[in-house]
Amino acid sequence: MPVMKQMSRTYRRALVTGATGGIGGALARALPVATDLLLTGRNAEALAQLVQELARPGRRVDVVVADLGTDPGREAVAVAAEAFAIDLLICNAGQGPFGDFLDAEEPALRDTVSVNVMAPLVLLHRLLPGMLTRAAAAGRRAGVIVTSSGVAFYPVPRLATYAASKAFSLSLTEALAAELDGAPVDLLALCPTATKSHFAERSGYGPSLPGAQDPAAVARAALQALGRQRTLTLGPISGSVLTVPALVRAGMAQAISLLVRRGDGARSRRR
Ligand SMILES: NC(=O)C1=CN([C@@H]2O[C@H](COP(=O)(O)OP(=O)(O)OC[C@H]3O[C@@H](n4cnc5c(N)ncnc54)[C@H](OP(=O)(O)O)[C@@H]3O)[C@@H](O)[C@H]2O)C=CC1
Ligand SMILES: N[C@@H](C=O)C(=O)O
Repeated sequence: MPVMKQMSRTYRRALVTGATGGIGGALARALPVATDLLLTGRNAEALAQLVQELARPGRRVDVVVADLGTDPGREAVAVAAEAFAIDLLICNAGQGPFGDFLDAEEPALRDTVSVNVMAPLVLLHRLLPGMLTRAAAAGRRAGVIVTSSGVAFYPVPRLATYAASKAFSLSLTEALAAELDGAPVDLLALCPTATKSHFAERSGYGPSLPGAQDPAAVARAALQALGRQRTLTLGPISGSVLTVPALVRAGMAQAISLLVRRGDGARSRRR
């Protein structure tokens, strides 16, 4: 795996959720050795293997075995990440059942929302304040990558709950990027389409997704895009088709943010 050379900046300590999966593992492997890692997932054995693979002299590689679908799991990861003093937050864990909505077991749908919606929401709300404070004090910039999906841009029958959850994470990340414009943080909504990982099998779709791309390429592109753009769409089709709506959405977020700030100013002058 070539070491990342084109990142727009280096980070000292990164939290990677979903590190035991295809894209999360690729992100952890693509980060420079200078970046300490806090890796999380439910699979303790896979986390231990990652520590073996990624530990280097002078590099901290810690793990948190936690279920991000539960409040205690999200709390454990947030507390560990704050103690680790992260400056790069990669909200990547995700899951979702493939199939007709009415045939799905309700707990599986609840898990999808808990992991894909509640976990990024809680981790961003809990960890960004400390990240911003530390970045400002150090004269550096923090970074956030939220792994959404190409399907965040359109509804997907038979992946209805999953795609809706990805629309949430895309919209939240785009809005936060505009809201935090001027703050010492860069945010990236990562929107790949089919990528080689365990996702297809776990979702019940099948052994793999048609035309699935290399997770290492997704990881390298994401780390290269962070700090240079706010949304990255990746994939044989989405790479071009979704680029335009992604730019339109980011522009709308920025324009709305400016209008709201101007409205705030007018309201405060009237008080
Ligand atoms: N593969 C694809 O085609 C695409 C994937 N994505 C997104 O990429 C991200 C990574 O998925 P990908 O690598 O493909 O899939 P994998 O199934 O390979 O990895 C999923 C990761 O999420 C973690 N995870 C799932 N549920 C939980 C949970 N309840 N608590 C803690 N961790 C959990 C898994 O950890 P563990 O098993 O250890 O619990 C694993 O590390 C996801 O957000 C997915 O939605 C987006 C577009 C395309
Ligand atoms: N995980 C994939 C399902 O199709 C995707 O998000 O594209």
